[in-house]
Amino acid sequence: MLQIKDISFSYNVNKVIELNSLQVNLGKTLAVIGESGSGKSTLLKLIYGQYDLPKGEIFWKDTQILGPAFNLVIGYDFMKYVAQEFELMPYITVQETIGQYLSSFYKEKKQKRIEELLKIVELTNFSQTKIQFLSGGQKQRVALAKALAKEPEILLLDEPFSHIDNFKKQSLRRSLFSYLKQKKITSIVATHDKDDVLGFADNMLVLHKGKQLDYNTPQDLYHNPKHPLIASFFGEYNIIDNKIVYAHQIKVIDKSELKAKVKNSYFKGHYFLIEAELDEEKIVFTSEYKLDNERSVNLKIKT
Ligand SMILES: Nc1ncnc2c1ncn2[C@@H]1O[C@H](COP(=O)(O)OP(=O)(O)OP(=O)(O)O)[C@@H](O)[C@H]1O
Repeated sequence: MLQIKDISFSYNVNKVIELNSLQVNLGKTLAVIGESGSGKSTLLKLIYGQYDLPKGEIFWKDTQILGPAFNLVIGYDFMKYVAQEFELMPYITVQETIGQYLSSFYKEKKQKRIEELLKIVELTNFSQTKIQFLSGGQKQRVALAKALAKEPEILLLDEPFSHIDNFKKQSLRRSLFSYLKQKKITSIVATHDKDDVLGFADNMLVLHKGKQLDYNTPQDLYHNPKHPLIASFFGEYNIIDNKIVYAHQIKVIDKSELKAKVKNSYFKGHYFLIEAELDEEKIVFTSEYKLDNERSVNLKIKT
């Protein structure tokens, strides 16, 4: 398992990461969420061994992860890291890139492995294309396949689908995470996107200014968000009587004491997001139908 014990780290004067303890068991997926600048990437880099830790320890199984002061080459064979800015050589093909670190001794085995990886990232038709001719999203998929090539024990992913269009994202997510589960590869995913978490992550670490704001399963954090930051990750929400209420937890009914005036309706696909005024405060809720502006509605909160 991955174990983080009492670490703290800063680039200059300000502390960027301060975590007491964190554990990720074998084969599990941990999602790290938090606002921009909360320290998600820095945490991944510390786990990778990119920086020396002034305080605390990180272990993968029995191996202590050490930084550049102790290692001439950053990183360990059992761990791969796909950064936000992935660097690929432009003049070689997708196939050559993915196979870069695979042994050429057993040619057939190598080819089979490359084909398997191309299938996972849905790039089979691009195997002979040079990297320079790929889109940003396609390059990101090549970087993922390259990181998986030698089957790491632990995979660190920083916004792994950020360059990939929605059309591809859904199926790619499913095929990547089911591959990781099947191979029992432990993964840590830094993300802004709830769809990277729901249905895939076993646990979630919420970072705020480098510290743990919460840690739990996605289900628990979704149903009991203790902080607006957590609710905002999952969707539109209101604070009513000091409680967090998601937009979908408010419904229009025939009669109630809770009366609001509709200000705007936004088409969201299978529902409308309605902006309204309740006691001179703005609230948001969902409705199956578009509601006319200035219409008065009776609301019920279903928590
Ligand atoms: N190389 C660096 N030198 C100095 N400060 C840095 C460096 N990298 C990051 N920081 C600072 O550390 C803090 C955490 O940055 P980090 O990139 O870890 O956040 P993040 O949560 O991953 O953000 P994002 O979601 O925008 O990627 C930020 O205040 C950032 O400005």
